[in-house]
Amino acid sequence: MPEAEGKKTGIVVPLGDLSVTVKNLRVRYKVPSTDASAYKSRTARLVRSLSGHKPKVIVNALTNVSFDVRAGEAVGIVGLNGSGKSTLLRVMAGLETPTSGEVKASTLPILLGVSAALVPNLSGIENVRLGCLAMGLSPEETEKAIPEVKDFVDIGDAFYLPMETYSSGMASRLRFAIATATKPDILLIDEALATGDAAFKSRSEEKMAEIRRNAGTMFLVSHAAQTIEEMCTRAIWLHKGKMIADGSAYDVARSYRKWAWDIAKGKTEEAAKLLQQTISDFTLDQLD
Ligand SMILES: Nc1ncnc2c1ncn2[C@@H]1O[C@H](COP(=O)(O)OP(=O)(O)OP(=O)(O)O)[C@@H](O)[C@H]1O
Repeated sequence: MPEAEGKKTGIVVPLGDLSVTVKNLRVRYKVPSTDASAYKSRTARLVRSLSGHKPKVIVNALTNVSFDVRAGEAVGIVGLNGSGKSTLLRVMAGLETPTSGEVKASTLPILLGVSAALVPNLSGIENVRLGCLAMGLSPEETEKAIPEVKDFVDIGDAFYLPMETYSSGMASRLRFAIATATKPDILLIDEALATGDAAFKSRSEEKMAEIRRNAGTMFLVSHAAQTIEEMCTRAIWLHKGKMIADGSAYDVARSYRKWAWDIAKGKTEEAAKLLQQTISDFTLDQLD
């Protein structure tokens, strides 16, 4: 698997009233490509076709991303597929090393993602135990947390069955319950609510509100602009790895939804205008 280039940053430091600060973050990957035109010369292309060697190309996943977040903020992150949203969360959780720039957080951010590592042949309750221990709870705290997690997951006897028998919605309930069992101060959520049903969605929204009431900070990646509008106070729009908007969740989500809608409907000129306007408003804000 291709690796991001760069050095590991120390993440947890005292930050006063900030809970996360991200400065000039850059992540780029070197990946093998099967696109022959990635080789500049004809000779190189010929050698490649004879040797089967693949050229490496650079993918800029994040470029110069900077922002500060205060305790109690709920920050939505929007952007098309491949715009850098998951990369940003992984770097903030300390799971990936940036090429340059830094992330600092007042406590270790906990990442809740659709692909969070659960062990398929262990039961729900065993995964909860493992997850809680991995996130730093003591064995006693873990046992104490289990009844609340079981109630929250609300999947009946399936809690004692192997995870590999779970539907994607059931697995997503379990992941959410594990990540919130430790009552993290900083919770990063990557599209994890997408597979839950309406009843679970409303319970998880209540749980996130509780985290924020306790001055916790939340980041939520979602393609649904409405979810961002309903659940966040602020939103960041990433486009091709660059930040192009940072403002109230209402304003950013509305612009993003309109732009995505224009693109889907083939209104390319209107979409380009809106994008240009968004970028120039953001650039002016940065200069203030
Ligand atoms: N491990 C990796 N190796 C190489 N390239 C990667 C890797 N992870 C991500 N990328 C590339 O970085 C860019 C950003 O990817 P990322 O997953 O952060 O986007 P995203 O906005 O979360 O997308 P989606 O909405 O589809 O989940 C993409 O071009 C992707 O191909």
